[in-house]
Amino acid sequence: MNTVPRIEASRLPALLQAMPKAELHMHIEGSLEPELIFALAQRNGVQLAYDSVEALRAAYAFTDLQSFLDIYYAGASVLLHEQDFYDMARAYLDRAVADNVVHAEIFFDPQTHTERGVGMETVINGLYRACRDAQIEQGISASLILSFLRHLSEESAMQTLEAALPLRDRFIGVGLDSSELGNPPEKFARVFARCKELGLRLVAHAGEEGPPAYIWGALDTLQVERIDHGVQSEKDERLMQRLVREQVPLTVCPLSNLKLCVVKDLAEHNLPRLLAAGLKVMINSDDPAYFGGYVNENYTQLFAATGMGAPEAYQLARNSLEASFADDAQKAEWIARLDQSFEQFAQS
Ligand SMILES: Nc1ncnc2[nH]cnc12
Ligand SMILES: [Zn+2]
Repeated sequence: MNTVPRIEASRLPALLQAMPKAELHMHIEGSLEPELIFALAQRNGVQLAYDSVEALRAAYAFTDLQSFLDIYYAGASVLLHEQDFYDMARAYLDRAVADNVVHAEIFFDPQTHTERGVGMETVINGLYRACRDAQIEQGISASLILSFLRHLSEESAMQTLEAALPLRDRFIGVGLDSSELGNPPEKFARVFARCKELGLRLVAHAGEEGPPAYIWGALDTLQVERIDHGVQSEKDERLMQRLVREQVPLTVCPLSNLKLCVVKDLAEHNLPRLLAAGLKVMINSDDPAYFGGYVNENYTQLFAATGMGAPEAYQLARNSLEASFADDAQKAEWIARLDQSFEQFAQS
């Protein structure tokens, strides 16, 4: 699209909702709503530390990444059977369809479950079946990315990879998440090298709370193709120039940054500046059940707070589709649909 049509500010929320988009950074365990946590706890006879949905929700007052992760791992303890993983992923995919997400690349954290004695095949098969059924029944495309927990050892990551390899055709790549500070990318150099040899797609969380050096490390040592978060890149001008030159996608998560106190106020979020500087950024929900909204809520709240308009909306949606690991023909089809949605909006 050469010129994005002018669209009145009052119609922006409807445009943000209607435009087709990809979501490339969300953790499926972070989509567990308190209601589903309680329903699964009851179904599986798991005792929770909170006695009601309201009490659990009230505990979602985070001061930093670690304060969130402690509650997030506790919430995931209700997942025991293949059907639990299936139900969780179908619930997310339903919400994604409602937000006009045409393609989702979904992180899952196998170590959170295998450490509790849940089988790798239980996790992957439940999630995979949900993705396949959602594709058939709702037309959404969805793929899985296995994410290593960086607070655990590289040996544990390597064992996790080996345990997942019999199901290699059910996930497209690997990522790196959990506590960032003190766990630099270099800790996982060997396991990422092995994943690259295996032809897996590579991404890593970097520069969420951690310094620009972690983004350099993810690019140079781990050889990742996308950076998850990356909002700290602004502290390093030379890194910014590289990210622009190489068009490295940054999967930014505004409400996550707000709730984990990475930014004080959405109005101060640096995504508009990163976008204007030519970085390939887009908007994602990270852990929507914990941070106050799914992907469209992230778009709507950030646009309301920063005054971005239709041209930025188009670029962000387009970046999300282009930065996905889908094939080029599929991406071209989605981008044509995106163009059409803007044209229809301008005419109506
Ligand atoms: N925002 C985040 N950062 C690191 N690890 C995570 N796991 C789930 N959400 C995460
Ligand atoms: Zn994340």
